[in-house]
Amino acid sequence: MTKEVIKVRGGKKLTGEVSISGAKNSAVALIPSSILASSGKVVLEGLPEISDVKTLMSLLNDLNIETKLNGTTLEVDSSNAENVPLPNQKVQSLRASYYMMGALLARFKRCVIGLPGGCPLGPRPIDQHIKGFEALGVKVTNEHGAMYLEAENLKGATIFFDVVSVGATINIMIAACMAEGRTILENVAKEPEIVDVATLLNNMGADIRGAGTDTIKIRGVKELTGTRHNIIPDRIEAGTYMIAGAAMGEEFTVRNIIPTHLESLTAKLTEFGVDVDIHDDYAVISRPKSVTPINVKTQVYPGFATDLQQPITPLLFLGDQPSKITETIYPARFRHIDELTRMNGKIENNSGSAIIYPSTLRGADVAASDLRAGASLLIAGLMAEGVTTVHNVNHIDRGYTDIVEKLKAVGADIWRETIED
Ligand SMILES: CC(=O)N[C@H]1[C@@H](OP(=O)(O)OP(=O)(O)OC[C@H]2O[C@@H](n3ccc(=O)[nH]c3=O)[C@H](O)[C@@H]2O)O[C@H](CO)[C@@H](O)[C@@H]1O
Ligand SMILES: C=C(OP(=O)(O)O)C(=O)O
Repeated sequence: MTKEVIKVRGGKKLTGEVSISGAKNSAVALIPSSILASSGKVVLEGLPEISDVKTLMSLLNDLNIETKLNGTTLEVDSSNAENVPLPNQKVQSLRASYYMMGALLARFKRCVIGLPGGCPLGPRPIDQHIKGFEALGVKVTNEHGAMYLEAENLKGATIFFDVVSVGATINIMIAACMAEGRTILENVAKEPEIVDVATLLNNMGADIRGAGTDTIKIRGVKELTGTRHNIIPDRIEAGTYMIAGAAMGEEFTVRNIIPTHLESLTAKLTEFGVDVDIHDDYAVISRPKSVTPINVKTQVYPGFATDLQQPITPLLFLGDQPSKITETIYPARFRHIDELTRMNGKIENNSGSAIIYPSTLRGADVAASDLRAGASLLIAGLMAEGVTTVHNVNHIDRGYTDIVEKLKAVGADIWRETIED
């Protein structure tokens, strides 16, 4: 058996420009949303080239939905969609398969689907999704691992979420588009991807107001149709490259960003001593001459994104004082720490927080436990003396378009290799 690894020889400066692709966490909700168009094509432009997009296309094909991908543009024709139970293996290979529930409920008022997978970050319940569906009149049962969701009719309701959840907000917003009457969602998440999905759905004919605030109001409509939509840039991919630039950059430019989506990261990088020059849709970053230790605490948007917590960890080895990370969204999201320790990183893991001590990283064989752990190890590899070999690259390919090619183009010594397993 063979497998692919990514190898990186550290110590090279990053210079030149990298361009950010479309947002993974938008794409994975926009694609299921296209199921709601009973006529006309939904054309999604600027999609990231990642395996999560391919898996969702394949799930759509299982529902007799036609998909045509041309570069980064996807055409979806859902006019002949058929509601069949979805195969478990595909559903479990990503988190966002949970959006098939909201989309199929809106279109067919029923669906049969397994529980979603995604990055192992500790417990990732979907109780708030189920609470929302039940409030809309859906009967939810779990039989031998398959979720059965069915309703006579979806009826608008007022739902106050117990937890601020990106997935539950989007899922119930999708389902409520075609519910009878008015739905009010309170205590919702405000991430930019939620606004992007609401924009697509509104352009398809939905009536959604308030996305991006903590209350969303939806008036149900009878029908949604095709439209064209240009996806927002990926703020987590952008943040990953900005952190790589903070570690190893010299006038390193990150293009195609929306700077307001990155304010909490920019503020932390600046506080750490990094030279970040923000322009309309790009940022120029150089490695700091001296650093001040920082405290990073993950929070819901617009706070510091949990998805950037793992990537920023290796940066904090720079300097001569320890920094601290507190993870409030997924307190167990620290599986990158053991691997960074293999690279000579000194970190104390105190359930829910980590102290990162000044360290000189050295190349080692390490394994990505999840997507952003993979990004974290690649950044560590860029900083380290010698060669780092990152295993389990399938996690990285779920969420980063051409990461090896993009880094190589800005000066990194990085390559993929097929090795014996
Ligand atoms: C595909 C996608 O968009 N994934 C993102 C999404 O994941 P995901 O949608 O799974 O994350 P949520 O925002 O739902 O989770 C936030 C918190 O709420 C909890 N929770 C969530 C739902 C629920 O029904 N019950 C519950 O208790 C979770 O365990 C977690 O502690 O938002 C996360 C938080 O920004 C990001 O890390 C992921 O990259
Ligand atoms: C946790 C993530 O993804 P997912 O929710 O798709 O597992 C992520 O993008 O960092």
